This record gives sequence, structure tokens and C-alpha cells, in this order.
Amino acid sequence: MSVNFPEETKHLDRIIGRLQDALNELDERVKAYADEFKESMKYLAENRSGMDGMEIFSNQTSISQMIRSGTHTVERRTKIAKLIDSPYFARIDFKLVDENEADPVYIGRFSFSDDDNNMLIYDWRAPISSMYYDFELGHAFYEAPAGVIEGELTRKRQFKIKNGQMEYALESSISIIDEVLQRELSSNSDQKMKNIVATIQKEQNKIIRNENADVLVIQGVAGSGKTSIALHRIAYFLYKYKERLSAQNVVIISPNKVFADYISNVLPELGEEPIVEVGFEDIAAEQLHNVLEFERYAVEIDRLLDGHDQQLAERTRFKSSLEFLTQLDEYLEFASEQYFEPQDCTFGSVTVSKDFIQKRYQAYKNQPISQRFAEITEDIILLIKKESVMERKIPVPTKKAVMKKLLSMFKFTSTLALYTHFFTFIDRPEMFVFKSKNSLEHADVFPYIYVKIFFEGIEGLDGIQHVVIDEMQDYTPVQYAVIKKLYKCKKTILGDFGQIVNPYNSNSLQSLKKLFENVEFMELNKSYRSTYEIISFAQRIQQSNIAPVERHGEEPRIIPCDSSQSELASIEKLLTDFRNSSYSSLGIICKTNRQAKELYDALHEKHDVHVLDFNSEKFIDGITITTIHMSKGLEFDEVIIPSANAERYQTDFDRSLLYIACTRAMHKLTLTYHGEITSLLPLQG
Ligand SMILES: Nc1ncnc2c1ncn2[C@@H]1O[C@H](COP(=O)(O)OP(=O)(O)OP(=O)(O)O)[C@@H](O)[C@H]1O
Repeated sequence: MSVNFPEETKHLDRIIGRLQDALNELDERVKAYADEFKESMKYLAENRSGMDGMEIFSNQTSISQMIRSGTHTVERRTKIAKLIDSPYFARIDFKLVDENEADPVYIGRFSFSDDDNNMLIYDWRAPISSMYYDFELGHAFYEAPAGVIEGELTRKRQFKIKNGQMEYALESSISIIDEVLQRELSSNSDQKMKNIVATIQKEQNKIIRNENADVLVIQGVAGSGKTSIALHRIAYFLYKYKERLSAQNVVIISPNKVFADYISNVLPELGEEPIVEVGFEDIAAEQLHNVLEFERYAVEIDRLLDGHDQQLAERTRFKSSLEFLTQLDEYLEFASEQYFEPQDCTFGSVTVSKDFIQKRYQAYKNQPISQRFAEITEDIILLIKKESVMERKIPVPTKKAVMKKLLSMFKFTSTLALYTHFFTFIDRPEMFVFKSKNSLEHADVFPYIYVKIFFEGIEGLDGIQHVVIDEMQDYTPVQYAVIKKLYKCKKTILGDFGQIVNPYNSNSLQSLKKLFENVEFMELNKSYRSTYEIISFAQRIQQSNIAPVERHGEEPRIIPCDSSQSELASIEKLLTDFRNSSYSSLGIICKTNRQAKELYDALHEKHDVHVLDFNSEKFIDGITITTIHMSKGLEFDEVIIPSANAERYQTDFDRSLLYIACTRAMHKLTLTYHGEITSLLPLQG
């Protein structure tokens, strides 16, 4: 229920006035810093020759300090400018247990206080703001640093303020949150993912503010807000632990560059620096740099989807199982115990016994093999030095010479030899083939890196304090095992095991549970992206426990066509309708890259369409032709799924692909086909 609150309009005017004053003052300060900086640089340049070292140092220090303060002021200014556009989105009135009057608390993207330190706007991440997400009117509490604060919420209002103007204000009742949410969800898609601070739901807020879990795994249905929540969770941590955590300490592992670009605005919108985004292939490229090549996933997946190379499929399936990791661990344990055969070593007149070497080898058990050898080398050199002092002058060997001797006592001298031998060890030599000379198949990349860590070690990324992994269902247990070694920090892992896009990936939520210690699981079943009709349709393709939000729209359509030409004509008609609609994005989602390419060739002369593939870097509005793989994590106002015929979509795995494609649509969904319709689709009523 939209209400006119004259007092809220007045309050808004007052706050905007204050913000404007603050902005003017910050503008002056920025200008003063810039002038002072210019002056100091000029002074230093002109007088440097006459200064001693101490003077130069002190000048440079004060310039550095000036830059830091100036940067901080510019950041503050950026936030205030954003607040002037939209200062807050909610108000709660909270009455403490022992008090008679409730105090209003306005909540916005960032905090803002007046000169006397009165908080005029609270940051959405502040402890007191959590009550807005967690409680309806009545008893409420929040956790302050000093302990739990209890009281009563006597009022809850929501606002939409844009360009400094109140677009609407709503008085809370239990259903009000839904009304604002409905408005937000009904709007058209954006080129980039938006922040959702004004409408975070209670179950989502719980995940955002969960601080206990070392590893938090979020299994959420399509469109349940997992990615949004993971980013808001990072924003929350950056706020709460600002003294010791900054954006440089956080990494997100995302499926591809387009997705990374798509989500890149959320943190800056929330006033935080963007975080580093990498893909598993970037990690692989870094680890294999100058050693081995490997086949890109994008290339391999088309071969897998074609279904012609059954042996490749078998190798991929095997290497993505938890059992494979278990066998690999057993092999490495065995290699550690059995493949090192110490021998007596003589250096000049000193002989180091094999018992000594074996004992030292055992002492460094938890380290990579070459690290163990480096440690033993130090021990041997120390031993010889001691002998040298006590007995007689003995020449001390170089570290390199000792290392070489130790390495020769190990059965394999390279990671690759150790890795490939594994397949003989488990009696399945057919499970390893080189893609081409010096090039690994995709499925071997992470097992190889895992063995490399065991043999050569890895430089852990110590500066990283939090890792987010999106689309968790696409990765294998070995990939997680590598991540565990690489990033020894807290993790937020999210995805949906109902959306597996590699038919030969045999990973599961159960396997994931076994891979981590102190892991907490949270589930999200409500879907916010698509209309009720689209979700009901998708659910008839693949049953899941997805609960649609009550937002209604057109029924999805299935358009039968007589021939490929008439199917193309139907698609063209849909494109024209889209151009005349208010929607801004349309995705034509194909099963394979080849199908997408053919469709592009048929359409691009007459229509303004673009292709999104594994080489793309950006998500852009308009008409996009892409594959189900690439569309994961993305959303479109409207989706067309062409060739929904029996030949293209027939297996249970195809069912899952169709489900993913349908759930990319926010408002409108159409499927076209000619020939026989796929039996995976629900019958049209
Ligand atoms: N609380 C919310 N308020 C407003 N919009 C929301 C909320 N939660 C989710 N959404 C919207 O729902 C859509 C889906 O969110 P998101 O992409 O984060 O979901 P997901 O679970 O990662 O989806 P998928 O697994 O299908 O890729 C986005 O448009 C997001 O803005």
C-alpha cells in the first residue's frame, strides 16, 4: 500500500540538505588536497638538490600521507554523492525494553552522521539494521558488540528514493516486504547484476551474516539469489572487519569472464572495491605455465555433448568422482612410503647413513616431497659442518649436489611421471591419454596439479582471507582438494546440484560434504528471478523443490513449426516483438556452440544479434545468442529456446539442460521446434 507521508518528504528534504552540505565541504577538501599536493610536488622538485636525505624523506612522507587522506576523502565524497541520489530505503522505529519512546532508524547503503556524531543514516550492515530484515512489528533484538539489545519494533517503513525524489513510501504490514519485492522483481533486467539491500529476505540475511562457518555451502535453486547473497556477504565482511580485511584479501572463482563482468558492479554499488575474480582455468594456467598445455573446457565440453567420444566421457566421469580422489590419495600415501629408497651417501670422507636420511624423511612427513628433500639437505649439511668442526676440515658439499642425490633415491623425478604412473598403479592405464604432445586433457589438469602439490609443493596464497566459489556443482572433488591447499582460509561455496551442465560430472552435494571440515550447509528454495508461470513450467520439466515467488506473467509458449525455415521465421517474429516491447534483454539459448553459431549465421544480417561464447568478456543488453553453458548464472527478460525437438533433447541430462535454460527467463519464455517435439516438455494445457 503506497502512502503519502508528508513528514517523510520533509525528513528527506532535510537529509538531502545535510548531504549536500557535506558534499560541498568534501568538494572543498578534495580541492584543497589537490592544491596542496601540487604545491608540495613543485616545492620538492625545485628544492630537492639543496635538501639532505632526511629532508627529502620527510617531504615524501608528508606527500604520501596527503595522497592517503585525499583518496579517503574522494571515497567518502563518492559515497555521499550516491546517498544524495538515494539516501535510505527503510526506516524502523525501535523502542528499548526500559524506554517509553521509540527512536527512528533510517537505513541506507552507507552510514551518514552529522557533526555531533548523531547517526542520520545507518549502514545496512550495522548490527541495528539487521532487525529490518529479521523482524516484523513487535519484539525484536540485535547483537551489538556489547551484547544482545532487546526491545520492540513499533514501525517499519520502506521507501524508493531515486534522484533525490521519493518515488513511493510504504507502511509495513506483514505482506509489505512482498509488495516492494514484487516491484523490484517486475522491473526489467540490467546489463549488470544489481544490489538487493532494500529487499534482502530473512533466510538470505541469515546467510549474509553467518560468521561462524569456516566453509559455508549454499545449495540454492535457480534464481534463489545465491550469487547476490555471496556478494552481499562479502560486503558485510568488508564492513564488519574493515580493520583487517580489504577487497584485495577476497577472491571469487567464477565460471567465465562474462559472468565475472556481469556481477562486477555489485560491490562498487555497495561502496566497496571490486574483488579479484579468477576462473579455474586461470588457476590451471598459472600452475602449468611453461610446463604443460591443456585443453580448454569450452572445447572439450562440445566434444562431450556430442556424445561421440565415449572413452573421453568415461575418463571424464571417472576423474570427477570422489572415489578417484580417494584412490589418488591412497596412491600418494603409498608413493610417500614406498617410492623413496634411502641409501648411504658419501660426501668426501663423511658417510651419511640411510637410517639418518630415512628418519629425517619421516620427520618431514607432512611436507611436499621436494620440500622434505630440501630440509634433509639442510640437515646433512649441518651434520657435515659439525663433523668438520669436531674432527678435521671436511669440504662441505653444495645444496644442489645433496638435493640431486636425494632426488635420485625417489622412484620418479617429475610430477608428470609420478602422475601417469598412478593409472598403472590402479590397473587402469586406459584412463590416461595425452590430448596431444605435451598437452593434457581437461580432466587431467587438476589431478596433475594435485600431484604437483604433493611432489613439488605450492605457494599458498597467504594474503587471501576469503574465497567465494560460484557454480559449485561444476567442479570436481580434486578441484576442491586443490583449492583447499591453495587457499587456507574461509570459504563461501554456492551453487545448485540441480544445474549440472557437464553430463559426465559425477560430483554431488554428498561428496562436497565429505571434502571439508567445519562445513555448514544452508539451503534456499525460493526463486526470485522468474514469474510463477515460468517456474511452474520449468518444474514440470524437472521436478525440484523450487518455490516460486508470487509474481505472475505470461504462460510460456511452445511454438510448433513445419520446417526449419518456418522455425526461423517464428524466431524472427519473436525478435520483432521483442524490439517493440519494453524489455531490454533477450537470450536465445542453444544446446551447443555449433547450434548457436548456425543460428547467428542465419539471423545476423537482418537482426542486431550478438553471440556470447567462451571467448566473450562482457554481458550486453539486446539480443544474445548463446549456449546453456554460457548462460549459467545470467538472466534475460525474455528467453527463446530453439530446436526443442526430440532429437536434440532426449536424455535425462538434456532435461537438466532444458531446466537451466528455462530458468534464465525473468518475464517471458518461448520454445520453438520443428519435427517431433521433445518428450521432456510438459504438455500444453
Ligand atoms: N531479496 C531479493 N530482492 C530482490 N531481488 C532478488 C532478491 N533475491 C534475488 N533477487 C533477484 O533474483 C535474481 C536471481 O538472483 P541470483 O542470480 O543471485 O540467483 P542465483 O541463485 O545465483 O541463480 P542461478 O543459480 O539461477 O544462477 C536476480 O535478479 C536478483 O537480483
